Amino acid sequence: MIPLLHDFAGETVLVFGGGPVGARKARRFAREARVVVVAPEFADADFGGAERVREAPAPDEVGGWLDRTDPALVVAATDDGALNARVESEARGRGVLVNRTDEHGGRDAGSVVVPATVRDGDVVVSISTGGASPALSKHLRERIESELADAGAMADLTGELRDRLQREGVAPEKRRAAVRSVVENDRVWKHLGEGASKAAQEADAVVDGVVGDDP
Ligand SMILES: C[C@@]1(CC(=O)O)c2cc3[nH]c(cc4nc(cc5[nH]c(cc(n2)[C@H]1CCC(=O)O)[C@@](C)(CC(=O)O)[C@@H]5CCC(=O)O)C(CC(=O)O)=C4CCC(=O)O)c(CCC(=O)O)c3CC(=O)O
Ligand SMILES: NC(=O)C1=CN([C@@H]2O[C@H](COP(=O)(O)OP(=O)(O)OC[C@H]3O[C@@H](n4cnc5c(N)ncnc54)[C@H](O)[C@@H]3O)[C@@H](O)[C@H]2O)C=CC1
Repeated sequence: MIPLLHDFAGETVLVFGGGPVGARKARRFAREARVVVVAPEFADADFGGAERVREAPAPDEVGGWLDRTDPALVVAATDDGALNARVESEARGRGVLVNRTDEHGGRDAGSVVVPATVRDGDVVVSISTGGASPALSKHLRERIESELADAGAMADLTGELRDRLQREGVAPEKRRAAVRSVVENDRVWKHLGEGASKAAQEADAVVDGVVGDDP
């Protein structure tokens, strides 16, 4: 499996199952997508503002749910293996992405795995163990969380910097060297934690040292 980032803005994600797992997946996708969760009962959990529909579809009703909601991704998170299998086959028949939460191997085209994810602003790191050990993914996620502190602010700062250097017509080689010097600079990182403007000043000094007056 190869990790890719998928933009779910404007898309629908359909979740079957309202237990802790359905709730976790609903929260994950609700930050971008419209999420609909179908289940006969819902755990006392945060569903991220997802729409909840209290029903227990039989296997032959699953296709109708896909047709009515037209999802980009379906999550099979019930405790009924036969229902989850039907969710998978109906999704596959329609070319819709599917996440089976009750399996970890034997994947086919269109199968997606939800990785453990750390975010800081626009920076995102995701961890998967190829389905072998979700507990390890979670543990590693907790370990690297602190590593990402201020990475979002660094992405903002250097994003603006590379736009400015491009506008000013600085040669590509020098742009590359300047941006690399900023992301590797400990003083810039230190100031990011204290406020964006001091960090930007420090970054400007680093850039001047690399680019000089000569474009
Ligand atoms: C294949 C996958 C499919 C998918 O869901 O996409 C899958 C499948 C299964 N998980 C199971 C169990 C657990 N899952 C977790 C936790 C997480 N599981 C997540 C993803 C994935 N889980 C995908 C693979 C990811 C990878 O490649 O590593 C995370 C990372 C993302 C998320 O869900 O948000 C999230 C951590 C989020 C975070 O904290 O950052 C814990 C830990 C806990 O609960 O404390 C346990 C108990 C401990 C254990 O068993 O390891 C079982 C057995 C069920 C049973 O025995 O009945 C199956 C089914 C099977 O393995 O057959
Ligand atoms: N991928 C993952 O991260 C993990 C996956 N699992 C797997 O995910 C499954 C769900 O886990 P939990 O949420 O803890 O289980 P749970 O038993 O708490 O919840 C199951 C949910 O499915 C609903 N349901 C049952 N029949 C349904 C139907 N016909 N249509 C719609 N909803 C229906 C139930 O009402 C309930 O809301 C487990 O069976 C297990 O195999 C378990 C732990 C982690």
